[in-house]
Amino acid sequence: MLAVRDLSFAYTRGGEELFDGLTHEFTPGKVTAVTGPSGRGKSTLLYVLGLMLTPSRGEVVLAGDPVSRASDTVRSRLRAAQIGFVFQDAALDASRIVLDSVIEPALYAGWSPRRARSRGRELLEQMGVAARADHKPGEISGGQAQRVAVCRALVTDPAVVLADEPTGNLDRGNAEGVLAALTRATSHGRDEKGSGRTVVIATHDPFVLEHADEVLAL
Ligand SMILES: Nc1ncnc2c1ncn2[C@@H]1O[C@H](COP(=O)(O)OP(=O)(O)OP(=O)(O)O)[C@@H](O)[C@H]1O
Repeated sequence: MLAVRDLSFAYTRGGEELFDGLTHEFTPGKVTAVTGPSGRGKSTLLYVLGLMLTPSRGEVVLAGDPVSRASDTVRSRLRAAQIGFVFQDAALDASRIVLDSVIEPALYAGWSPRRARSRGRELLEQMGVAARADHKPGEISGGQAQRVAVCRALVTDPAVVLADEPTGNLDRGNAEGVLAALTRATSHGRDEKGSGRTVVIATHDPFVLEHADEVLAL
């Protein structure tokens, strides 16, 4: 379970406060789209949920525990074990081949290279980009790069996936592919109580808003 309680965030002390004491529970097994006007803090909320930024007030609650103010080490560990992140514009490392970018979070989480590579290739296959596994990001299309970024976010089977404008700059066909992969991912680990993975997408894209299970408007 992922939730925020009484959340506010400011980039500078005394600076503009975002979120205004937001309390919200993100439903496991559902895609939640976070929307709102430019500058309202969609990307920032994802970074706070991803434990990369610390709120000025309130808390992020992950699996029942308040985690925003845990030590750097604990937050890094939680991120590696439980959170996958799709950065805006894919943000793949230009110097590495696609497969190496995809498996990096798994290696960081302590998987053996062999297991990580096998899982990475399986995901690239599912996303229709296996043929590009040994190419660098400069040699693949924008739509392929976004699919690769989704593979990277899913590689460790995290309980939570956060995606920042994952369909920005994509044509409809590629946007559909990326959204379908994120939607499919919600069913992962679903038990008899129907929980599943929590997926949160920051987006302006009307197509994503239309197809999300839930919408959180900032
Ligand atoms: N690193 C930073 N330092 C200071 N202020 C920042 C920083 N990053 C973002 N901001 C400010 O915080 C506010 C929220 O930015 P954010 O990128 O989260 O908004 P957004 O809703 O995702 O916007 P957009 O839809 O344009 O991507 C904006 O006013 C922005 O200028």
